[in-house]
Amino acid sequence: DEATPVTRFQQYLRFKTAHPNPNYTAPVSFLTSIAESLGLKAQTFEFVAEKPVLLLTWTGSNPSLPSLLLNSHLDSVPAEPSKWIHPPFAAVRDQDGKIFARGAQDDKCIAIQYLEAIRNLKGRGFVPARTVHVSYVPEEEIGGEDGAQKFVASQVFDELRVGFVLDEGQASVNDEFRVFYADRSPWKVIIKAIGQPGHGSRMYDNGATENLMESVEVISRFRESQFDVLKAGKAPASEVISVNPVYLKAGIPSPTGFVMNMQPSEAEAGYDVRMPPAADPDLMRKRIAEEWAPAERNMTFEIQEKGPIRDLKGNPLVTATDDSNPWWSVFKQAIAAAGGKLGKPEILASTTDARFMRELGIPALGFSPMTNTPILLHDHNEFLEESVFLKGIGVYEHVISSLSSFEAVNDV
Ligand SMILES: CSCC[C@H](NC=O)C(=O)O
Ligand SMILES: [Zn+2]
Ligand SMILES: [Zn+2]
Repeated sequence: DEATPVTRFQQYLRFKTAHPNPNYTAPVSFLTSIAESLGLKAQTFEFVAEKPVLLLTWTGSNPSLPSLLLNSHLDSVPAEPSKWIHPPFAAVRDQDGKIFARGAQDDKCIAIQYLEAIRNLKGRGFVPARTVHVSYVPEEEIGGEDGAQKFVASQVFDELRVGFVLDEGQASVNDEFRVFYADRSPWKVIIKAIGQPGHGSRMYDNGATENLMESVEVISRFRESQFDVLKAGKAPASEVISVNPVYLKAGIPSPTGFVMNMQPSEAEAGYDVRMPPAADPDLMRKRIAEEWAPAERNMTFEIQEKGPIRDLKGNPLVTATDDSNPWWSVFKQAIAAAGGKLGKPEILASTTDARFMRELGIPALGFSPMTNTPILLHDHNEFLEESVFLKGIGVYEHVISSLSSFEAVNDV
């Protein structure tokens, strides 16, 4: 059987790239061999051992122009096979043309679409003016510290002189493509209580679990206040501060569960907090210290702020989506030329590697060309319809040819 864009997509989907043990070697060699067959230069870097970054290069006719970078990540979140209708790494194509796999939307589709678009452009004899780079990075799903963050900090990256980045976006449930100009910043917030231990029958103040529960209530009220803004339709989900409890830890373990007649001396809770670019981080830190984990209630806290929240000039990590950004105008026109409708630019509710490029002041948009598709990233039964996948290739042909050939931007 002859390989096609869809069979190459399926092959790529079959690599077991799920955390906590993603296989990076096999997909990197697979992509490298496709790249070489297309005449692209392929280089692999290990900024961290065994966490390769694959960089493909299509040299432009005027390589002095700032380059275009098309990024995607190699890794995937885990999947629970028993809860899927098809095995998550089999890439089964059903009778309707739906291709089921962990990573089908997030984000192995774009990884292959970039290459298929380049294949088609090359087939038509198109030559880009600026150099086009395609990067495949590890570790995005766990925060990118050993992936994009190291890549972007490297001399290799500096020498690419990247002018503009496209990275992953999210599926659209209607016929408008979605585009993202910022991400929310992820904070992991851990609050801990200590308190008087004692017999389970005694009523006293300041027990650890009691202290923690009071904070849990305070946090829930803040969560409600943010959720109410959404529910009232006053802001989209990605523009409020999200707060979600992700674990609770308390109690004294026993062989049959927990000791029931002892009040523990320690208790803790973990929260996933996402900060939109307009939120004030100092205010949030103060709220956590004074209201969520007050020392008077024997509470301590830990905030792990993951990744940058401001660029090198101190500005929020936001890419302009107006005429001040020539890349934006060209991108927008390319979508129209591809026959697509573009929705209002959005902030992404979650987090991608684009923030590391934005930190350097490089404009970066999140874009995955999937319309009329349910949002299934990180969900069971993640799939992408073959027709949507194929249409996306055509969209990228327009996007890559336009962004790589306009010459208005010539200094980085
Ligand atoms: C702590 S950074 C984690 C990055 C991750 N990215 C995709 O889901 C996310 O949770 O948004
Ligand atoms: Zn992703
Ligand atoms: Zn993801």
